[in-house]
Amino acid sequence: MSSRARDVLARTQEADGSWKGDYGGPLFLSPVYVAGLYVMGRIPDARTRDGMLVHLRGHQNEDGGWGLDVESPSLVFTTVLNYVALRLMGVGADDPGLVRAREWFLPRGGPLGSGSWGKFVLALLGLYEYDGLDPAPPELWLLPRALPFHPSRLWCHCRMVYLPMGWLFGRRARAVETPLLAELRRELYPQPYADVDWKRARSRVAASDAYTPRSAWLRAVNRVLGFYERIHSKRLRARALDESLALIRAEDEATHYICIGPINKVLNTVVWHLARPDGPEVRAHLERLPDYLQHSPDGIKVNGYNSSQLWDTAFAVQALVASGQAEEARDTLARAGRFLEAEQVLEDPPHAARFYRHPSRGGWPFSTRAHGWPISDCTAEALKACLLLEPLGLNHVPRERLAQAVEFILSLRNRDGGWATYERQRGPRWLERLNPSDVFAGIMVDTSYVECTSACVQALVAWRRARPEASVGEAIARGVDFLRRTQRPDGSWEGSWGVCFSYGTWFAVSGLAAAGTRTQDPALRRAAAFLKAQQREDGSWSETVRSCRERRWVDGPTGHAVTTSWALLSLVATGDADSEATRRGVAWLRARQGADGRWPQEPLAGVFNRTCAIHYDAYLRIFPLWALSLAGAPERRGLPRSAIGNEGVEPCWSMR
Ligand SMILES: CC(C)=CCC[C@@H](C)[C@H]1CC[C@@]2(C)[C@@H]3CC[C@H]4C(C)(C)[C@@H](O)CC[C@@]45C[C@@]35CC[C@]12C
Repeated sequence: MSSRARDVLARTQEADGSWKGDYGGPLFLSPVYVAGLYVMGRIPDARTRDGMLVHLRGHQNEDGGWGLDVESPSLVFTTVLNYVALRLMGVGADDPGLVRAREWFLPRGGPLGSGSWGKFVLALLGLYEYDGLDPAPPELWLLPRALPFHPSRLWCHCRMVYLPMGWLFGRRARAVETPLLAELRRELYPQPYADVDWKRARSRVAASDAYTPRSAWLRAVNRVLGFYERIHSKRLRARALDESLALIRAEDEATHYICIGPINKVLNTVVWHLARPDGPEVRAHLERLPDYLQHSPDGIKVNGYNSSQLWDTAFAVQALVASGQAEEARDTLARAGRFLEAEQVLEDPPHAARFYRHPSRGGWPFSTRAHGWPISDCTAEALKACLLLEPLGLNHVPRERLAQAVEFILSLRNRDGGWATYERQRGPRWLERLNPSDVFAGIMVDTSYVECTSACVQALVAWRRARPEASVGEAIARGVDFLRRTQRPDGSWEGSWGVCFSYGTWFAVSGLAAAGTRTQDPALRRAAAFLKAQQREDGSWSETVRSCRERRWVDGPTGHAVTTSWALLSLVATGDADSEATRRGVAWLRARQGADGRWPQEPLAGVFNRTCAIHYDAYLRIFPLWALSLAGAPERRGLPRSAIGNEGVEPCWSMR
């Protein structure tokens, strides 16, 4: 069983030692890409266009709209943007799919009902007026850095999207008019374009798009900014645009023009197209645009990142080592070890403090070194993987660089004892009330997450085991404390980057167990009871992205191999490996495996900002193997879990 799963994993490894696959799912990325190209007077090449058409047509919902992701109900934001993208790629307005789309979005106000990012992209295309946008003045970057709402305090993904948006807003950037754009202005709105009340349009959002309601605070801020916009000084605006451009340049250079994500990648490219048409920056950007394109059986799409390679590779190593077949997988592990070595970030971003960057030396990113933005938990999982490879003689990362990774992790500790994603928490939690996105939650502040905290705790425990002289005890203890504090009364933990309570709980109990928490500990007992209560009749577990949106466990219609694996790995960590629940879960997982060693495709297991699902291509090859290795093979677990003592003692389920 697990040897077939191991072979599948080995066979799907890339030549560079990584696992690389589809990181699609969101349906707002491709249309932003197409729109950005159009603003620059370009369209995708014929092959990309055809692939994108397949993808977008294939994911139109029954009702005629498009969801935030390939599984979500329709939103105006994504429906209007995908409609426009199809039109810009040559599909006629009389196309039956587009007729159905109009029937869906026109009664909802067309662009007027869209979440704010959709309105912004349409404004760039000249399909919406800037007067209908809430202001995003670039002058905010000139405010004193110490202010709690200075943009540098925003979560890096959010600030990197609003940075070029501010520049484009400040310039009222708009595509050159074409006959097609004039047609679109007639198609998109239920009323004549000239009759739209743009001031009123600012605050209008269709119910489908209003996940995060606009708070009274946000409305007040928008009024103040609106007033400023009317009286702003041209000189100050010019300074603010210069400052924004300097920050954009710093982001581009630090990421080798990949950028932190696909949205700021496109927006930064458009900025340079307007700031220095045909300049070297535009060329450098265009060269790296394909990094985001994914060719998959369901067409061509824009990935959510420039890949999830590092993350998947770190997990694949851990699963293979846990399988007890490290010798059989030696070549695979050796290649993976070399990939981990090659992708560690070895330098800080140039002038890090000037450009509001946290030092990055020693960290690992989610994708590749060139991306340049290391993350706490990616560093932790990569470090864990390297330390597992060490006794096998397959770790290629020198000692001092492993120590730098630990330094990087320690440098990211938050005051609450936990870890956030890319940076220490910079802004107060109340900034979240100013979230203007409508469709996402939790985008404003990088706060501590259970996943990041657990991964860092586990890595520090592994580090101390390998280097007993390391002084990381306090960080571990405070991390454990954070994990304990964030357990919900029902015994679960809410995940933020995977679906959802099964994911969060797996991380939390793994962190607690790694730190030596006894199996009788009430936190672990409550977690086990929670998971057992969610198990289905057939022995599986199933959880859908609605769990994240509704913040309560929501089952899917059938069991999921990935959810079941997280639940089983959790039960091993809580000391329930020999329970009836584990036995039934293992039986279900085994029965579900195909003759080819794979598990059938299932709903998306990744998520971000509580609303948008995202596909982790390798999870179905990694987690069932890992879970069967630990939960399905008692001899792999070593000592009975109850024999484990307190913090710092090697937990029985960690494999050498
Ligand atoms: C700015 C917005 C709202 C949209 C753009 C999408 C990005 C925010 C997200 C797309 C990929 C994410 C989810 C990215 C992926 C890896 C995770 C993680 C698994 C390492 C996690 O543990 C920590 C957070 C992640 C970095 C992620 C953040 C959000 C995305 C970039």
